[in-house]
Amino acid sequence: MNYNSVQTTTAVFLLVLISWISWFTYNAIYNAYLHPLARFPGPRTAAVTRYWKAFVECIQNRSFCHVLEELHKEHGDVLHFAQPQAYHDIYNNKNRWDKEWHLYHSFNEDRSSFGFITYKEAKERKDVLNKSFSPKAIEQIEGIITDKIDALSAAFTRCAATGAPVDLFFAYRCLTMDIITFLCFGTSINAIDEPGFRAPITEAMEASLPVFIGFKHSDLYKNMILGCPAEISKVISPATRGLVELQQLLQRQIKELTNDPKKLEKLPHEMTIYHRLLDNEAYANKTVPLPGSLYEEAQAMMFAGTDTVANTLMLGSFHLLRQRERYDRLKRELEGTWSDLKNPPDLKKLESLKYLNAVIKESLRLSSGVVSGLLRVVPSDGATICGVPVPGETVVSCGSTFVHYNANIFPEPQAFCPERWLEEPELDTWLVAFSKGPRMCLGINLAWAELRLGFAGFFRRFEMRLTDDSPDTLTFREAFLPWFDGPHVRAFVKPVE
Ligand code: HEM
Repeated sequence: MNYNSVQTTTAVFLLVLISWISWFTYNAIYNAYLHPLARFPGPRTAAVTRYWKAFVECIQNRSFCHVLEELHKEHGDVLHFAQPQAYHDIYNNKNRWDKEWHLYHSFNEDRSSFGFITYKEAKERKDVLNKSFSPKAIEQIEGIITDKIDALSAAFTRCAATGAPVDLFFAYRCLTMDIITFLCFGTSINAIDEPGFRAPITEAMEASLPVFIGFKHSDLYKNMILGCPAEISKVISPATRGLVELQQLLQRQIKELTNDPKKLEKLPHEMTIYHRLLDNEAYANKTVPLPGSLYEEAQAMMFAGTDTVANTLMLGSFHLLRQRERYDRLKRELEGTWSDLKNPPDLKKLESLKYLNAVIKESLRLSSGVVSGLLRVVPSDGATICGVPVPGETVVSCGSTFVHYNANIFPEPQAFCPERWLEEPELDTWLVAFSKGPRMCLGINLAWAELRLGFAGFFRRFEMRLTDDSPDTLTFREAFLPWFDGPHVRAFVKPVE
């Protein structure tokens, strides 16, 4: 390189640097003082750059929903909204607000019912899938759920015979994984049969939860991990090996089915998501989505339908086992309906059990489903949330924990108290674990069926006692879903005579 070209390169570099600094400074001043949102209270750094959130989550390693609690105390209730009414103002059937791109793009499921940003795209996909998740459809697959619950009960009985405690955290994850994979994909993973319920796939999902926190803030990081070939990924990240293997299996399955749709007939039942997704007639434009989109849908189902239900079962069991009176009350109600152990009641019957349903609601409240704020973009003509006018294009949310742990609605919010749902039926309005509005959970009927059959099955068939090394409280780190990274809930189980 001669002297002149070095000079030119240095000049270009300096010019780019100065332009970038000027651009950054202009934006920082504009965002902090001149932007329509500048009048809203909050940390100035948060107004200047969205990397402030990345700093809090990735460098300080803090749970954002817990940081928000502190910020609300200092700055008041907006722009993440802490007042429960905001939940209904944001997530309701009239609003067709987009999901926020950075958050939802981080899951790598952009072309799925969960990942579509716009209401229109999501509605088209959900219209196709709704038929598989309607109350009638769930009634038809009750047998699939009970088979898996029976399999886990058999595994509990085997543990009891050896005197080994059951790791309820892993056991329930294996159950929900087996249900979702068999139901949605017609694939038997048999996670339940893995020794100690340490199925590679559920352990891998656990390991991958915190990784998504980083993905949200850096596309580059996400593409580096997810973009590399599966075989290399398995070597450089052994913890997520099971997940990559399941992804490969689903990809192979989708390829086979799209190449030869007749193979659908070979699946063990007709309720897989592919039966709907590969049916031209199910679409307004009579066109089946691309294989990549089918794969993303499958992955969304797997993540949406496993930890959520398992956390609810785990959290409910944890509290019931620590509160003997409530444990006994549930048992008494179950024995009243289910006297002969060999003759279990069906879902319809379980729907009428008041205490069982109250236990489930309380478990949903405390586990809260998704604990991150479900970010939405206010449409261009603006909106009013909790009486506050909010300009168009603003990103807003109200996390479910701000509703579920609100002491005015749920006195002593940290206490597990199923009775509150029996005493005040109007509390149902404030159960938002499945969210509300057009982007609410697609799997709500399936989840309720798993929870009713699961709580009833395990608490009727077994006497359970927590091990001494089980935690005293359950704390989580926000990773979209709650990430329970402390000691696991474990219990000794004994089959009822
Ligand atoms: C206790 C169990 C469950 C809870 C608490 C729960 C909670 C939620 C929540 C809060 C959302 C909204 C997410 C958002 O707005 O970004 C959601 C969406 C979704 N859930 Fe669930 N879920 C559960 C079980 C399931 C199951 C079993 C499935 C079945 C596969 C499922 C499938 C989905 C799908 C596909 C969406 C995306 C809907 C959309 O964006 O329009 N969920 N769920």
